Amino acid sequence: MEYSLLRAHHPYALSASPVRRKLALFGIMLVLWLYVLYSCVGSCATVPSLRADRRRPEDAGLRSGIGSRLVPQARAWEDYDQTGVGVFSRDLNNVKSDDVTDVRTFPRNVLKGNEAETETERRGGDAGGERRSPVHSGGLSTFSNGSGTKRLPQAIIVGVKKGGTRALLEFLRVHPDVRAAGAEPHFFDRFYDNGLEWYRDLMPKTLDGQITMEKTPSYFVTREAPARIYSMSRSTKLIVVVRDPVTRAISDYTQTLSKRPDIPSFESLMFKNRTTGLIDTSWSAIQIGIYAKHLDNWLQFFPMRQILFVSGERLISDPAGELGRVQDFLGLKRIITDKHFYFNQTKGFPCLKKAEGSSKPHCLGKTKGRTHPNINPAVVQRLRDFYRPFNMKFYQMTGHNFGWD
Ligand SMILES: Nc1ncnc2c1ncn2[C@@H]1O[C@H](COP(=O)(O)OS(=O)(=O)O)[C@@H](OP(=O)(O)O)[C@H]1O
Repeated sequence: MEYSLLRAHHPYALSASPVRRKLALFGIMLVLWLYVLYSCVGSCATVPSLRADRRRPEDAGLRSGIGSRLVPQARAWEDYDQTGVGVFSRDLNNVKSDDVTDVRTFPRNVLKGNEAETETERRGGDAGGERRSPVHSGGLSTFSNGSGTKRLPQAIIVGVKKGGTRALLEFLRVHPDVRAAGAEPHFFDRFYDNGLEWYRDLMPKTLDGQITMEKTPSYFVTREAPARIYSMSRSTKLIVVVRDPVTRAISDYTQTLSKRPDIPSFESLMFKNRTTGLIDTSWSAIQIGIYAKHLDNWLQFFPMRQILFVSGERLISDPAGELGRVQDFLGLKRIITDKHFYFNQTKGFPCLKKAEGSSKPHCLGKTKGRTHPNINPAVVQRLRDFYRPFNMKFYQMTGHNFGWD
């Protein structure tokens, strides 16, 4: 016992002791641990800049520093309806589009048989379920594994609901330099708090030179969307498929009717007061079609040259022509031409001779191109009269007459 104590206190004896070895090991581990901690802080510091501000997403990057100087503040839209109403939307449809708008909220078996025309669905991939943030899957901001890299979209189809947005995206993805998220991400209207890394993770992988795209038609009428997209990238290209607002409203109503057959008639929803003919602009089916008002919101952030308006009508009558314009706008080689389309008599719409990644002809599903209910012509005329001044304003703003009047 005495001997061992003596050994322990002798410096040379100590150097050879297991205690000393353990101390040395502990020291090395401490240094390593501090190093790892230091590196992590360095990496993590880059994450907030890639993610949206979760506290006040609508303010992210816009109210301070350079952001506040660069970003113009949104102006209020001048009175645009007969009543001054229109700020709040009586949203029978919940402004949802027909596509699988939020696959994350549906179990996969519910999607089966539905028109789950998403890339991931067709390929049997997993578009649903709780998405893990790439930060937690160890990726931080790098996503380059396998073939390509997940990137934030450089171009977004922001609207309009029932305009023909699915047709445009399906046609565009035939282009070898376009890759698109299948389902509607709804990031800039519903899931903004999830952050940009979450959004990026929804995107397909792209190779250098390929364009990443998505479509969510409700962005066009979401007040915060322009500022949020601007804060992601001020060079984002925006595409809006517009359609005669009267037909669009009826199409919107038809969609709701197909899901809830017990809703009141179009006429009774459209009028605030049937006798005076006052139109209820708080009904989302009506409000979405006041394009000039929504566009004004986008123009507070993006110049007109960064927004392309696609005619929903021409997308049906001359898909190759419209696709030519879109390819030019996106800086793509004109690869999609009239050779890619045929008119399907049964469907009554143009279809693809070969869908992307397939050798088979492809038409859009049965929720696209529904038969609309008959609406009293006098009611339709009243709606036409209502939209006319807004259409004129829209033609003036875009420098293009869409021929709806
Ligand atoms: N090629 C082709 N095939 C089928 N349908 C076509 C096509 N091109 C445009 N359309 C029109 O697209 C309308 C649906 O628009 P969206 O895809 O934007 O709807 S949604 O907002 O995503 O629900 C849909 O509206 P409805 O006819 O009222 O159903 C179609 O008229």
